[in-house]
Amino acid sequence: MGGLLTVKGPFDPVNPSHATFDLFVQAQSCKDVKHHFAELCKQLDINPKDFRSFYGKLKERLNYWKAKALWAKLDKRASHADYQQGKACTKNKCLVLGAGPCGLRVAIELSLLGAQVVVLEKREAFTRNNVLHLWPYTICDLRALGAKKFYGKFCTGSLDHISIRQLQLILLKVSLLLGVEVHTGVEFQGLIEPSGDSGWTANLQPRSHPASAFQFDVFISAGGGRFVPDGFKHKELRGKLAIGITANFINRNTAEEAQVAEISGVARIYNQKFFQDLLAQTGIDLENIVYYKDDTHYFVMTAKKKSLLKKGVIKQDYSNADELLAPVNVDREALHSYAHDAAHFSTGGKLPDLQFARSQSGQPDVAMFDFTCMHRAENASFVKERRGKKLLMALVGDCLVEPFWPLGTGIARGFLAAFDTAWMVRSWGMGIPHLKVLAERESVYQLLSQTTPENTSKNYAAYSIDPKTRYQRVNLSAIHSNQVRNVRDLSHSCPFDLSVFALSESFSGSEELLKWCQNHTAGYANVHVKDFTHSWRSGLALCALIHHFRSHLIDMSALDESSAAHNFHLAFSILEKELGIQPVMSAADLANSSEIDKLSMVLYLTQVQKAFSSPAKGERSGIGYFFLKVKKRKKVKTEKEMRMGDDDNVSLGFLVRFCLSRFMIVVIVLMSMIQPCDLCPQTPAPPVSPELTLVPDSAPEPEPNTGGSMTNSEECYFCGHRVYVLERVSAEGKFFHRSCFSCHECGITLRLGGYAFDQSTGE
Ligand SMILES: NC(=O)C1=CN([C@@H]2O[C@H](COP(=O)(O)OP(=O)(O)OC[C@H]3O[C@@H](n4cnc5c(N)ncnc54)[C@H](OP(=O)(O)O)[C@@H]3O)[C@@H](O)[C@H]2O)C=CC1
Repeated sequence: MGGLLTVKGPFDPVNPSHATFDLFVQAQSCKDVKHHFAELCKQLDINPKDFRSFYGKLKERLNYWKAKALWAKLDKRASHADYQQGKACTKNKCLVLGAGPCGLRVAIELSLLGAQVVVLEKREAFTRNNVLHLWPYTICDLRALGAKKFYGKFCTGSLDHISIRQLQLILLKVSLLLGVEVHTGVEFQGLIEPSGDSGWTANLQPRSHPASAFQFDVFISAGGGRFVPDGFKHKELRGKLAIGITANFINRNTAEEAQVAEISGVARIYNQKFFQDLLAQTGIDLENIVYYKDDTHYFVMTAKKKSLLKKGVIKQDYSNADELLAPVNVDREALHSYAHDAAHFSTGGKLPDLQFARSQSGQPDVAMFDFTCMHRAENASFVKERRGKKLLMALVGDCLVEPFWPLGTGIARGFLAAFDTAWMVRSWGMGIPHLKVLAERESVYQLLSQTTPENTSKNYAAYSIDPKTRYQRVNLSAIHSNQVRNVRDLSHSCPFDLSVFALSESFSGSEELLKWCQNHTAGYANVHVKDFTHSWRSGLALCALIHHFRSHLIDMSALDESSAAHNFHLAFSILEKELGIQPVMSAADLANSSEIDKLSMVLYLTQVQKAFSSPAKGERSGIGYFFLKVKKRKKVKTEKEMRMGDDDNVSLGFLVRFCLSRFMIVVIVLMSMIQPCDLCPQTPAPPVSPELTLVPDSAPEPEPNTGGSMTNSEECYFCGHRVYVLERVSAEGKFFHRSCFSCHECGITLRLGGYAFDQSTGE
């Protein structure tokens, strides 16, 4: 218990661990934080790797009033019911990539849930001077973690910003105190799949790093905007050319400097005169500028290309932003002058001696970057499974949604995503089936890009990892389990999963289908078919198609563009009744989903096209029929139609492969051995029924007496809800949702070949 008592002065006995704690709290570099932390652990004789009891022992052994004030804060946070007294995730091991603010923030939450958490950071030092704007809730959140104890100046008065470096230091200290293992100077280079007895591990640089041996079941990437792990795809949102410049000047903290007013965001449209004067006096032409005072004087501005060219900052004009801003095309000296003069002008020349702060590389801390394109991940979560070992993956921070700096969304949305991710890991730790976990995470993710300080809850004190405490209107089941099949990769355990196919295949050759839709919907009011997603949102386009071919079945004048659910319902019912085409998803889901799934839509419209192009009404349709037709057509396909790789196109080639792959399921499944559920070893599967047969849903529909009539196929054998074509799997003549086909004992989703059927109970 405790260290030796030393005497500093006659009335000032100091426990060395108290002094070390003070040094730890005040440390201003990553290296010092780690050094004093290690020292503290040594003095108190606590092993920091003993993450489960580390914080408890620390509290017990460091009987110091300053520390106690911090414990009170951390205890308050830890006592929240969401964490279940730190037992919600005791079985989970989490690897977090990146010790930026978002990586560290999520690591803190995971440790409060009781998980073992390891953070990897390739940088050795925290050197980023840039200053981040904080939304009110983030200030509240950081205060509750003791930010002010670590950084006295934290958001004093009306200040609502902090440098990245200071923020990282605060979060690093909290992380360490809670038992998170943080390794700096180590680069994550990829995941290593389980083999033998080993679970998921990471390929690190340096290779011999001890964290290489860490086996985990949760992997969180918080590696910043440029890092996108396998399994995730980014969408690009392209705006008009926007060139940002950041500049940091030394803050000597003089009284004179303190007097200079910050600029929390001046946009051209709000202060025309300021920008006109700036242009007239300096030749600098900006769209907006922000100035924050923190460890440095930090300026960030959007500059117009023309003025950068005129001032010689950009040497040569290119239409491609990468070429335009390539280092060889930028005159650094001219850039420094440009940033300096803009800072000087916008502060009325009141900052006396503007000298650049130094960046990590020792250069003046000035950067010019292009934010014409913003990236956003298509999905926030992903599940991989290899050799029966599942890995939950998630993105947080800039690698999930790139922020738009003028709005200060970086930390605000970064932390929201960190909390949402922790909530997902909590569900994972509590054994909720993975499709449900993914569906809930993706439901919440839909809201992230729309969040503002105004539309999120104002009850900041009540914020927790539970999304309902933060988002005003959140529907945790906005996305259904069957819509997230494409965010998992169970290829080794479930080689026939449609999702794997959908994920790995780009489809091509759908121009023909699109043209067909356009031709037959042209001229209908409020119908403009341009793609397979947005154009179908209102349901009117589908109704128009029906009307074109069977005008007696639908009254277009009675339809309202805003009643999407009604329009889809009507169209689906007619197409099903008249042409036997089963809907791929429910009308309500389609109307409410923020994004229509292209693959489902193409599959559906292809059937519609076939049916309407058929000579006789009522001719067999559906996938089985379609399979035959496609096979015939395949012979006359041109090379162009077979082309792969154009993401905007879906081809018959794809559909042929799709059908063939589903057909192969029958063959391979019949050949495969019946295996027990991997994750349920304590309950060996009873002998398999010799009558076992698996019916592929892509094969021709079974005859009425074989147990799989059209009517039966519409209801899931297990849950009783409707099964749509794309989610349908069948065995023993029963149709069911893939996700409902779960182990009786442990609830894990079963392989098609990994079950036993009890004829007597029907289970
Ligand atoms: N210039 C600016 O103003 C910047 C601002 N931000 C802001 O910071 C906030 C938080 O961002 P956050 O999402 O946490 O991301 P950050 O960029 O702050 O942190 C990610 C960290 O992960 C490191 N990293 C990347 N790849 C690997 C790897 N393979 N192995 C180990 N470490 C790796 C990065 O190093 P490295 O950076 O060397 O790749 C970086 O230190 C946001 O608000 C964002 O807008 C973030 C970056 C720059």
